[in-house]
Amino acid sequence: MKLDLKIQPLNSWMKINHEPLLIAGPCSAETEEQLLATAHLLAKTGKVSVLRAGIWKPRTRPGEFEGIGSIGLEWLKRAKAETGLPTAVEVANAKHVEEALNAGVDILWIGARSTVNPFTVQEIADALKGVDVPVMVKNPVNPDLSLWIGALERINAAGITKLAAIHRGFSSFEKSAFRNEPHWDLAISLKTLAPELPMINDPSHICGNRELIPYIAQKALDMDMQGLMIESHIDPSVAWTDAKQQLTPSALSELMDHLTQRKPEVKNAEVKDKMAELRKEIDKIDDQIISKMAERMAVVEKIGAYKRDNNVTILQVTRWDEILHKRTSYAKALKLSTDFTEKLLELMHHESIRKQTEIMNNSTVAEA
Ligand SMILES: C=C(O[C@@H]1C=C(C(=O)O)C=C[C@H]1O)C(=O)O
Repeated sequence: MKLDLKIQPLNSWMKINHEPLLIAGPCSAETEEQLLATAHLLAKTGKVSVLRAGIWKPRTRPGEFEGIGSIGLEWLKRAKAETGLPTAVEVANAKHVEEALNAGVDILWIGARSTVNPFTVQEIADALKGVDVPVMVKNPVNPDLSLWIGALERINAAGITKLAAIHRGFSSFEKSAFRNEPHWDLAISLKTLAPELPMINDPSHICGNRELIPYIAQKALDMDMQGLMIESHIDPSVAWTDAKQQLTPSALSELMDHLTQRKPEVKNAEVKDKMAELRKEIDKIDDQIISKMAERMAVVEKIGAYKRDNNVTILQVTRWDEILHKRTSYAKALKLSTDFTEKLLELMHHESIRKQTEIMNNSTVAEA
């Protein structure tokens, strides 16, 4: 099922100066000098299409720098006038929306800590009614696709059709190399449900450190995302927020030079033919997998009926353990990853148990 969003194509409302689309700027506007100097260097690279800056910063704990506030909007106005770059800021309530719009900010975005709260998103949506401004919605802090979709729907229902999603990664209890787990599966699900919705990747917040940014930025482009939002500061070592993940404008420019932009559509006829041939092979194998799965489930149904008629439990841990071991070592020998095999088997086991539960609860005696 597809989402029912009314969306204008990205290139109808965003002037893209250089491919891929790059939204860049400091995590926080700190001083007028810092913002203007960064903006000028970014504009000079010729690779930036939008200048971003945090004006109001949602911080985890009190006592940290919470953003420069409204005065920063004046600096942004000046940066825009001097560089010609449109501007983008995060808004977290109706007052932010009003102030940002009054200051002529071109694009608003909703942060992860706001997307998580439908009350906040609705307050922002209500403040946007009757306004024609592009809005980008970051994924919620926690890996919950429905919250992300819900926020996009609320903003869209307020009449905002210049809409985009921002993939900035998700909090996790697990120790990880990333500040926020990418969970590409969730971003891919959203792209599948709303193919017309532009998606921007935010490697800065996924990585939390400069070193990982090139890997995530390239992966985002390979996942057919429409652009990147990357934090850039004239001198990251003295940044008031997110010092470890910001890049200097020249490091950012170099990063962009090293990214490979790939297109989803294939133009070369020979490549197209070869891909069609391989896809035919994949189609055939997929049909075989599905029909084998159906065969397996038919046997599972028979076992289920025997268990019901002979009072045997559905779950058989020893048998399942044996299957897990045998299949994963066989799969490993065939160069399949253990993680993939375990997930596949787990899914199959759940379905097998669901089928047998259905049969267990059905009083009809099994056919011989
Ligand atoms: C099919 C059975 O029931 C359950 C499902 C299994 C399966 O799908 O292979 C294995 C063990 C049981 O937990 C069985 O007991 O063999």
